[in-house]
Amino acid sequence: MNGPRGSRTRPRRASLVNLAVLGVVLVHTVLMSADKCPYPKSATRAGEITAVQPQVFESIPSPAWRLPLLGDLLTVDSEKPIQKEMALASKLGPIFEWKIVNNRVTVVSGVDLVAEVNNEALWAKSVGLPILKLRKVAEDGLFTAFNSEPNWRKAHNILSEGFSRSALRNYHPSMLRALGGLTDSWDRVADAGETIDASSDANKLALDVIGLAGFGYDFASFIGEEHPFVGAMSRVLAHVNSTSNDIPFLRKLRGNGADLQNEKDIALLRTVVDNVIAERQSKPGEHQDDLLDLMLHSADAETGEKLDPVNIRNQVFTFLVAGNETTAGTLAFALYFLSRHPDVADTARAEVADVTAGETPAFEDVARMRYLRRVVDETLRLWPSAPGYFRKVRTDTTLGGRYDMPKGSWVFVLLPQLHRDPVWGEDPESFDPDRFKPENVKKRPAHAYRPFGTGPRACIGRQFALHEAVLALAIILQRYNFQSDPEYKLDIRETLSLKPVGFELSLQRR
Ligand code: HEM
Repeated sequence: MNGPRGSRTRPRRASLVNLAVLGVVLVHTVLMSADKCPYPKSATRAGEITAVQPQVFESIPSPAWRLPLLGDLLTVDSEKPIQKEMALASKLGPIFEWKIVNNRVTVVSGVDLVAEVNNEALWAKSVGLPILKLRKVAEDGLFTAFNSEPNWRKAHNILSEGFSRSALRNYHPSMLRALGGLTDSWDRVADAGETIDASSDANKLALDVIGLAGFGYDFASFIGEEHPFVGAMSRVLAHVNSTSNDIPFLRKLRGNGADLQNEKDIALLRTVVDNVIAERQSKPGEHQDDLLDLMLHSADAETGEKLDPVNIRNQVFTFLVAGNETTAGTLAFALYFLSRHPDVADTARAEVADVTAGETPAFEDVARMRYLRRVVDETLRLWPSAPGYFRKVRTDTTLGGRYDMPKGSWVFVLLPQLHRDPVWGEDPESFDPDRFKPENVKKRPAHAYRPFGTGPRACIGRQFALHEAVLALAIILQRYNFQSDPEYKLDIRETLSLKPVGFELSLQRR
């Protein structure tokens, strides 16, 4: 009996083995070309801490079914890597490791470990692979710059002024103007009894806000066709995301159509950015208190130097992307939670009425809407639209008292999971803005909540984003009742940032 069964199965096994070997050889061949490695590596340049592969991680938990040579390759989800990592962290705990062929990715999400890697004396920002890929477009812009690049400090010094409270006050009218575009459009939708796509409209609004407030440029996203910048940017980010997480030889098999489209998209983005700068330069006598004026005319107090033209282009692109995607995702998630929690929406609406007495919110009103701000904070807890950041160790150390981290080792901080750490209580999935009442915040460790990153490389646009989000929600709550389809199940798209997809709202004017 054994004979015939054995003779039937042996050839099939042999061909499976051959296939596996072929796969391994292919993967190795493609991975050996350094810039095509699909898994985050920290970049290296002169003066930067040299990135190394951690030596021995035997004690760090890892996914089941690790294969020889390929490691955890089959566990990767290139479409939804963050949600996959959340599922793994739920199973494996506050630290786990992926091993993809020869590359290891250490994912950290427990509050104590995150507090350690946020310690600037020992750790620093790392330019992980997705950020490295974005450098193709943004080069040494603030977000993608290496810590050691002189242009980072120069631009940081010059542009910090653009995010002071007085600068924010100047942006308030531009934010209101952009919101006027949204309400004109939503009025028409409400009158027609139609629905809006929350993520798409949040993106339009955020682009108009950063365009007008930062650069005096009107993308007029709610009028006529979508500005081509939006589609191109979204595809470029999706390309960064997918090429950072998929498997190069499979990508090769799919052909280079996506790469060609990516090149076209990058060219379009550059043209738009150049137009934004050219439009301002065509009016030399005209000064505006915005980011572009700082970029064009201010000098760094430390060095006396101004930004060079190439760096200005990189910064404009950086701000159009960083100032758009993340805030838009946050707004769309907040609308989702408000539509699912009518009691929260009612409380927020009552606060807006109380603070504004039915008028358009003034600049000072925004800081007074404490409950609405807590709605935004809680939204950013559950679905931080920038879902993580990379950290690299400055010197040999031991993480959590257990795991060897030789100098240059790096980790990824997985924010949505940090924001579900046991310190958040028994039901971290529930949406509860009261978690952010001052007395509750005081009870939690500071590093339990980091939606804007950490240290000197944390988000420079934090106050801008929070002001914009609270103002937009206040105006929306003042003007509309809105509902989502009870059948809708939250579906989150990952393109470096997170946003809900297919999420529609019906509106009634109040
Ligand atoms: C809710 C909205 C936002 C979220 C969740 C967010 C989140 C973040 C995070 C986590 C980082 C750190 C990344 C790292 O360590 O690698 C960051 C950096 C940055 N963000 Fe934001 N951001 C938001 C809105 C904005 C806005 C509105 C702007 C500009 C107007 C902006 C500009 C930047 C820039 C330029 C950096 C790089 C800073 C540096 O390295 O010096 N962000 N952001």
